[in-house]
Amino acid sequence: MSKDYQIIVIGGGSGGLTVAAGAASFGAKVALIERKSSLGGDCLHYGCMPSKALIHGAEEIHQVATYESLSSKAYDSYFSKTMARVSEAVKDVQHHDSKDRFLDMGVDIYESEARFVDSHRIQVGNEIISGKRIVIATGSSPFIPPIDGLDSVDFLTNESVFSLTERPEKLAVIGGGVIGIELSQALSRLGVEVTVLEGAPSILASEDEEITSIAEELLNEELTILTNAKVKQVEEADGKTVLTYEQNGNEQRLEVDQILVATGRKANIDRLNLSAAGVYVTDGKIDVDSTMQTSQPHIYAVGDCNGSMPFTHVAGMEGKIVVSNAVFGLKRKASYKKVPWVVYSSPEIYHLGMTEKEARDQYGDDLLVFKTKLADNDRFMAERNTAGLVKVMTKGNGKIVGAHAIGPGAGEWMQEVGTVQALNKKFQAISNIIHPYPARNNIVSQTSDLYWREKLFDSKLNDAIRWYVKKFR
Ligand SMILES: NC(=O)c1ccc[n+]([C@@H]2O[C@H](COP(=O)([O-])OP(=O)(O)OC[C@H]3O[C@@H](n4cnc5c(N)ncnc54)[C@H](O)[C@@H]3O)[C@@H](O)[C@H]2O)c1
Repeated sequence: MSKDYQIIVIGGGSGGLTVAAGAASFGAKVALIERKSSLGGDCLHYGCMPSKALIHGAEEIHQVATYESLSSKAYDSYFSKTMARVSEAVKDVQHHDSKDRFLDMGVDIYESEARFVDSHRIQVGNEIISGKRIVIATGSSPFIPPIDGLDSVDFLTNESVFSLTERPEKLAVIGGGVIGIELSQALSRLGVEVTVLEGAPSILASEDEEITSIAEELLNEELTILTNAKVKQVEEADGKTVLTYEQNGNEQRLEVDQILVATGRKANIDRLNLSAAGVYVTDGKIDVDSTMQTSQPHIYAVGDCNGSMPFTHVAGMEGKIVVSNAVFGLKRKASYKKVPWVVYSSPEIYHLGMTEKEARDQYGDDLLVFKTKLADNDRFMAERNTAGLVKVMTKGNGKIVGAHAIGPGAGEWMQEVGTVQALNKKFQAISNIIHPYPARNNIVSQTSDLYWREKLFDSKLNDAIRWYVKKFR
């Protein structure tokens, strides 16, 4: 006899936990299946949390190193202390996602690999459980590219890098995307000599080009970044790892102590037996519509396994939508237009909506672009942090279509633009909000003032104001 549930959630990461907690809070009978011994998924164990702990620790060492040069012995010690702090941070945050918390909510937890028997029944260990609705939230793992020899050397990924206890002297990072760049900079600040090999013409390919070029210039001061560098082969020789890569038609070699592979993600769906459930997959990701329904109306998929946007905050947003749809039978839809993200490099990069290129292609002459350099803002001048830029793009009427920034803490203060957009307000509204001086978000208000200036310069409003001033002078 199979045990029956109203909702079965497969995967105890950010998306799955949002669904399990939400559904249980409304009194649904919920089963949560997780193959690992602890909940929390990639974000807690190998992603957002350890990387932020590492980045913060590395930033502190970097500050010290700007005042006095550090010996390699000092770096060894800072490296192992920072790594110990990273694992303490993960343990602390883990309390939020503890099994006890979910058991207290009334959720049944199965510590096992899930495998569909048919569209309602799932094998977990020796048991079969059945669900009226099923939510797949199995996340993603590092995609390992088919590079000759890579499978015969020991390499790191985001799943193993946080377990390092000793400082490698030289590290090659394959991939200059978000993971590659965040980790490269942090490790370099902890005394590792890092070379990033990126196959594309630039790093951080999803970012606005102007922002990327500022980032590349700044990061080049701390790392060696090789673009158009395609890694062809990896081998071990005399205890070292040797990479052969091709750059601009030339074959080159690089000898390092270790390699970190950060070349994208692949959805964790191989072992689910999705075909038995009649769930369709395209390009290795589960097909969903905007209500998160798969090809089977009672089966939903949230988070990285559906290939929408690989962010914890997106998995959370999709999870909440699934609670409404699976528990209450609603048809709420996900929208990705207003999803911001941040690259936690130093300085941080904020991204909302279209890049300038995308916006120009879509809106042509109706596009307005407002920019303020950090060098033109008092606070950043005072802090001697003037390398950076804020860029906000609107349609002629002020409707925000994209916002990008690079600067210290940009991930926090730029979200003001995201909030205004989410509230369906126009960019010029920010000018009317009083900002405490000299908070860093004054630069957002300063950029919003440009909208009014632009309108004054080229509109009848300007003539009207001149007429008024003349009359009452
Ligand atoms: N701060 C954040 O929000 C955050 C942090 C980490 C990860 N993530 C998400 O996780 C996902 C995965 O990140 P990622 O950095 O692994 O992937 P990515 O797709 O962002 O970057 C991978 C990079 O590797 C390059 N590459 C692939 N094969 C190569 C090869 N053989 N040689 C050289 N370069 C090669 C690609 O050109 C690409 O630039 C991203 O989509 C990202 O959005 C987000």
